[in-house]
Amino acid sequence: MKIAIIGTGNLGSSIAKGLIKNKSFTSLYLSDKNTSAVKTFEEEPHVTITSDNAKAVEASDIVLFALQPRHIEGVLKDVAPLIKADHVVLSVAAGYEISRIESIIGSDKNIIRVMPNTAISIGKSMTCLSANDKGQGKIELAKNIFNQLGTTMVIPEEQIQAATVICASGIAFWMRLVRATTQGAIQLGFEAHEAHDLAVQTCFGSASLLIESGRHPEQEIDRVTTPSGCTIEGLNAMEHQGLSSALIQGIVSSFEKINQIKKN
Ligand SMILES: NC(=O)C1=CN([C@@H]2O[C@H](COP(=O)(O)OP(=O)(O)OC[C@H]3O[C@@H](n4cnc5c(N)ncnc54)[C@H](OP(=O)(O)O)[C@@H]3O)[C@@H](O)[C@H]2O)C=CC1
Ligand SMILES: O=C(O)[C@@H]1CCC=N1
Repeated sequence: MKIAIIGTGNLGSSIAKGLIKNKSFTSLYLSDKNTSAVKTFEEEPHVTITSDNAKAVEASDIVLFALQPRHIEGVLKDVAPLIKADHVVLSVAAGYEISRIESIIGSDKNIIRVMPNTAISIGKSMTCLSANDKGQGKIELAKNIFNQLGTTMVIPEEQIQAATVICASGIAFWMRLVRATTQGAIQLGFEAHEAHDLAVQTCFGSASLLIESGRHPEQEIDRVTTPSGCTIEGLNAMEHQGLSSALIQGIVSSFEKINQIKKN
């Protein structure tokens, strides 16, 4: 596969890391105005670092646009004449609908919205996918790429906005929970690095329990909360402070912010 990533910032460079780790390409072009984030990859076999988006598009079959929503339109317009019917165009831009991409490059092109997260750099992304009509024939190709970098779910485009919040922004939400646990551990007397290690491994164990057991979180909670014990005391104190409600409100606020991004 000949892949180009246009925009190698936070997410583009994370995807590049994941692809390079998996060696899942015959050619990988990494294009950015400022290529400093991917300089480390320039010695990698079959990887080309460039600031020439057109060159990256012409040399590739699969073009992934990892640009901010405010930048993607200009770049799409610049390279539109170079995008052929056989190209697979992938976009990760939050709030930037397929219809807007089609209005620039045409609805006769293979277009797939991809919503991964930064865990893609270590092959642990939850990636949601949604294609236009023409792109339906390439959804298995996209699944094959991103299933090597985590797990995938094909959803209607109407749900990509929610997936952005749960899966992409979700990394930051879970990191904040880990940080808060670390702060609590420090307050209870652990050194910062010890607190971090305790919080991270417990978080990893919790997620692994759910993935491997298939059980519901509350089933796992019931296995921890000894009657009149410390766990239920802590959980109820958190809920009295609005823990679950605060998380849900944050998720909804993040979703609503994308509506504003869409208008830009
Ligand atoms: N970060 C995340 O976890 C996720 C991000 N997304 C989406 O991915 C997209 C990128 O986000 P993120 O990686 O965080 O943003 P970044 O700003 O970190 O990366 C975007 C990159 O695009 C570069 N760029 C800007 N204009 C051009 C151009 N004309 N040609 C080539 N490169 C250009 C930027 O360079 P410069 O800095 O010089 O402007 C920057 O390096 C966004 O649309 C976001 O909504 C989706 C899921 C998760
Ligand atoms: O915060 C953002 O807007 C982007 C989309 C999801 C993660 N980062």
